[in-house]
Parts: sequence; structure tokens; C-alpha cells
Amino acid sequence: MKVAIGSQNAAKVGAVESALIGWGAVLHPVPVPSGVSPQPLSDEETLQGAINRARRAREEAAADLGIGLEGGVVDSSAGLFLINWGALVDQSSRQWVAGGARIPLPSSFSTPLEEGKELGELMEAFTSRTGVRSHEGAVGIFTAGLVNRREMFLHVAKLLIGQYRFDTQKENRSHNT
Ligand SMILES: O=P(O)(O)OP(=O)(O)OP(=O)(O)OC[C@H]1O[C@@H](n2cnc3c(O)ncnc32)[C@H](O)[C@@H]1O
Ligand SMILES: [Mg+2]
Repeated sequence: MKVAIGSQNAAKVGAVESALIGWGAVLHPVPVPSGVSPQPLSDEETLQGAINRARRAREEAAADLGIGLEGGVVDSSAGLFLINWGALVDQSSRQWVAGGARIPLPSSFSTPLEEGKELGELMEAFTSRTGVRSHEGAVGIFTAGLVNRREMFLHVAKLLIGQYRFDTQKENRSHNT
């Protein structure tokens, strides 16, 4: 089984790699465009980015399955939130989606995000470090390291692969009866 992931971000690739352990799958990281803005600002746009990445990665790698993971932010009645979405597609264009953890972000991030800054840049300024997005991520910083970005995406990857397994096992059962 060949699985493509539409990113080379270490946190995303590492998460999918862990989710596939024991599956005998070979993972191909493919740097594809998300087809949405670099910093998605809604659930719809973030989910669409995940779907686009999954489709493009699967096609480019001619893989059995494609997985896309996308981070975004959304304004809500409880303030500004970090959000995460994932998508898995198969060769017949069937698609499974799952949402990830969401946690509040500092309200001071709202204006720069609206002005077009990416969360990744804001996190670098906030921590005075580079590459936060490929390591613990915003979720890791704001949970004092208790939940890092890779672990958060691992949950999303498991939700995707689990749903895929549930549906394909169900089909195999009905074929055999
Ligand atoms: O190489 P890709 O796959 O694009 O990885 P990325 O880190 O840019 O991740 P996304 O495009 O999915 O995220 C959209 C934007 O949100 C930022 N972002 C999302 N989650 C983040 C996090 O936990 N920490 C830092 N930046 C984050 C990210 O840097 C982008 O600017
Ligand atoms: Mg990006």
C-alpha cells in the first residue's frame, strides 16, 4: 500500500508515519500547494486545504491513498482559535475527513492575521525562535509542551485511517456474505 502525504512539514509527516505503523504502508511526502490561502481563516477554507492536499498528493505520487493535513485559525464567540483539519482520499475519489484539536490563541494575533501574516511567523516572533511550525507548533507552545503539533496531527491521522478501515472492512464483510 502506497500512501502520499501532501506536505514535507516534519510534524505532519511524523504524525502520519506513526499512524501507519504496523500497516505495511510506504509513505511518500509530496510538497503540493494547498490551493487555499497560506493562512486559512475559516473552518471551510482549512478543510478545503486539507482535501486539496490529499487529492494532489495522491495523484502526484500515484498512490493508493492521499492524506492532507491543514492548520488554520478561526474567530469565534470564545475568541481566536487555532484549528486543524485532515482529509484522506482513495483511488476512486472517495473522501474521509476529520477535525483536530482547537485551542485559543492570544487575541493580539487577530489583527496581524487579518492583515495577512501567517500564524507560523507570529509564533516565531512570540517565541523568538524559528521553525516552531515544524516542531511543537502553536499547540505545543500554548500547552507548555504537553500536546505538540505532531501528536495533535497523529490524532487526526488516526481518525482518518480509522474511518477508512471501518468503511473498507464493512465492505469486505458484505462482499464475503
Ligand atoms: O509545509 P506545510 O504543510 O504548508 O506546513 P505549515 O506549517 O505551513 O502548515 P499549514 O500550511 O497547514 O498551516 C497554515 C498556516 O498556519 C500556521 N500554523 C498552523 N498551525 C500552526 C502551529 O501549530 N504552529 C505554528 N504555525 C502554525 C502555518 O505556519 C501556516 O502559516
Ligand atoms: Mg503552509
